[in-house]
Amino acid sequence: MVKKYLDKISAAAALNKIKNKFGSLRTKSEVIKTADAESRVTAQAVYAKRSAPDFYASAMDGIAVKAEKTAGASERSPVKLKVGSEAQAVDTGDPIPARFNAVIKIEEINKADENHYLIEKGVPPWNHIRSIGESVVKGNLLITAAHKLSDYDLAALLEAGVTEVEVYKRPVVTIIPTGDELVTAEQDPKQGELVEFNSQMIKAALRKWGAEVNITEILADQKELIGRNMLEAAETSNLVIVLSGSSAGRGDFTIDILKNEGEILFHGVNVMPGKPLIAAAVKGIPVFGLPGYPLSAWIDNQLFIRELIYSMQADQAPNFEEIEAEVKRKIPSEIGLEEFLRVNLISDTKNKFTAVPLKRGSSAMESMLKADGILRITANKEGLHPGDKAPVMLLKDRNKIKKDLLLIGSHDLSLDLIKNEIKKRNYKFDLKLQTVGSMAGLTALRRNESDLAGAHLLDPESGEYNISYLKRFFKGQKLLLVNLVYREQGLYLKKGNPKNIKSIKDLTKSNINYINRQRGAGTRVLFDFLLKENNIKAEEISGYQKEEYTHIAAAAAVGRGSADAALGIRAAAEVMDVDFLPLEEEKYDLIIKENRLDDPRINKLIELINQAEIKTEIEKLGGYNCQETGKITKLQL
Ligand SMILES: Nc1nc2c(c(=O)[nH]1)N[C@H]1C(S)=C(S)[C@@H](COP(=O)(O)OP(=O)(O)OC[C@H]3O[C@@H](n4cnc5c(N)ncnc54)[C@H](O)[C@@H]3O)O[C@H]1N2
Ligand code: MOO
Repeated sequence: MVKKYLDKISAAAALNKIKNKFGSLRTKSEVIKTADAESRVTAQAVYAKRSAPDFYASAMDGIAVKAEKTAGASERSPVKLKVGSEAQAVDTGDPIPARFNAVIKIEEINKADENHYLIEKGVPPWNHIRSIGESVVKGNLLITAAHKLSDYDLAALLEAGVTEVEVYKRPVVTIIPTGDELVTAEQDPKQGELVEFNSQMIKAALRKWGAEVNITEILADQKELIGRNMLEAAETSNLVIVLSGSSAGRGDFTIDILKNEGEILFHGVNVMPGKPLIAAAVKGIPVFGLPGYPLSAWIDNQLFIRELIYSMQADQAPNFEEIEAEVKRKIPSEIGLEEFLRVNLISDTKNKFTAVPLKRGSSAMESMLKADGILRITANKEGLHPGDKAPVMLLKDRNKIKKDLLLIGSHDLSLDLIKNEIKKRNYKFDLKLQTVGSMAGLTALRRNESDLAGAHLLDPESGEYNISYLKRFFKGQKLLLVNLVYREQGLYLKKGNPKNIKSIKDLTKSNINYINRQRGAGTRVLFDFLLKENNIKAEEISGYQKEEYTHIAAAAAVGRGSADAALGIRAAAEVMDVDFLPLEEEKYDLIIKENRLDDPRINKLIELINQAEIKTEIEKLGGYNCQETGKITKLQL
């Protein structure tokens, strides 16, 4: 019989179990200075201890008078008031002497002489006088219990004489990172070691939600050691998180420990990433076992721990900001699993959002950095089809997302440089990059998933770049082709070229391992062209089937010795410090639909790449020629 991996329950059921068990837990209260209480939650109602102001105060700079004395005053027959007995200079906030009951602004009075003011307009009683308790009134309920204190709450409390408040303590959370393979970020990971960073990610989130967080040392995968630390943490914390080892592998002890020491609420949820979550109660304290993969841990923390951190402080977690977005391609998903996919978003002129999926995988951090949101595919769906809509949890401001430009296409280092310049210059938009290869870029542009594409596709027949592909992809349409760069393509070789590779032909030698680029990448197309030109068959190249997705990754593979050669641009060879054997100069273009020419962001981008300063910076990367950078060709296909 096949061993069942996990006994998973739905996200909603999991959240219910957590709420039922721990929803009424509160931290103890403490009395702290009001001045330090911003964003803390009150444990008791707060009443004003004094009124403010507690005297009649002038609301303006001017003179205090008795209103009745000014009755009937006009320009023609001004009233004359004697300084001292009938009028007295006051500034804003000054107490009003008891004999007066109104203030006249300084700009509304004249002086008749040293001892007299001239009043040309009568004022009613209490004119420009702040009454007693105008701001806060002694004895009034200012703030209820279970209220999160804002900046102006603090101001009102201090004004009302409340210098200390009773608030819920911040929940203390202890995070226990575990794993034999883990080292701290400051250490240099050796072969087989990985950097431990989940604890810091989870800590940062918990602190934002109001918790105080301790992280223990990284513990080895030893049952007794982890068990002891977990029990100790349960004594001193309001919540404990054991990092990784939540699954059911050989070194995964969390479940056994929690079974022995407490009560398991569930092990496994129908969400991906995040399946192997454990929730348990140890001595009445919630203990979670989070999965090791960072994005799994991130999702579980957001979905299942966040609300608890808020409720422990008698507070409510704010709603996630969600929008609905359309997808324009098929996205497979396993039925019975609620899937969370990182996506970029673009919005059209009608403000409708399109979601474009980024790389999947629970440990792909860079795709998280690029994401605008997390698309949710509910458990009852076997994926999405073009035209389907799905909810997207936003990671950025909705209005910001609407302004950004999304480029999908081939990777080039000059794009990173341009993206960075746009940010540094504080333009009103960001340039978002999805580097998936030239062909995938054209497909995305055709589906209206992007604002522009980037491609360097050689037509082996004509020797021309991009045009013949565009004719195929965009027949009958009008496009703009904007040259980005010409760049050198060549072979990445180990430093010193120990295998003495001098040409494409040398790649067929039996001791040479090549690493290719993914299907649809312009560099792959160029490689196939070079093979054909040299009468070499793909089967003759050992490693032809192995793929990397970017120039940098290909150069890195050669650098660390997992391949002897790879084709790519010179700039990446310089970044990864490998040798470079130049073979070709190729053209990299940006492709934009013609109707976007009046889009100010597109214009700004073209204007930017036309600047001499930018061209110089690009050429400094090595292997670039910017002679035609920014040149626009209009195409009717
Ligand atoms: N036979 C099966 N194996 C696995 C399945 C499955 O369905 N069948 N599911 C996979 C899924 S999904 C997940 S998620 C992981 C969760 O496993 P663990 O919680 O036991 O985590 P580890 O195996 O210890 O680590 C996974 C991975 O993450 C790295 N890691 C761990 N802790 C940290 C940390 N604190 N900071 C950064 N990175 C961390 C760790 O080094 C591993 O590379 O199980 C799959 N297995
Ligand atoms: O559940 Mo795992 O968390 O899919 O990556």
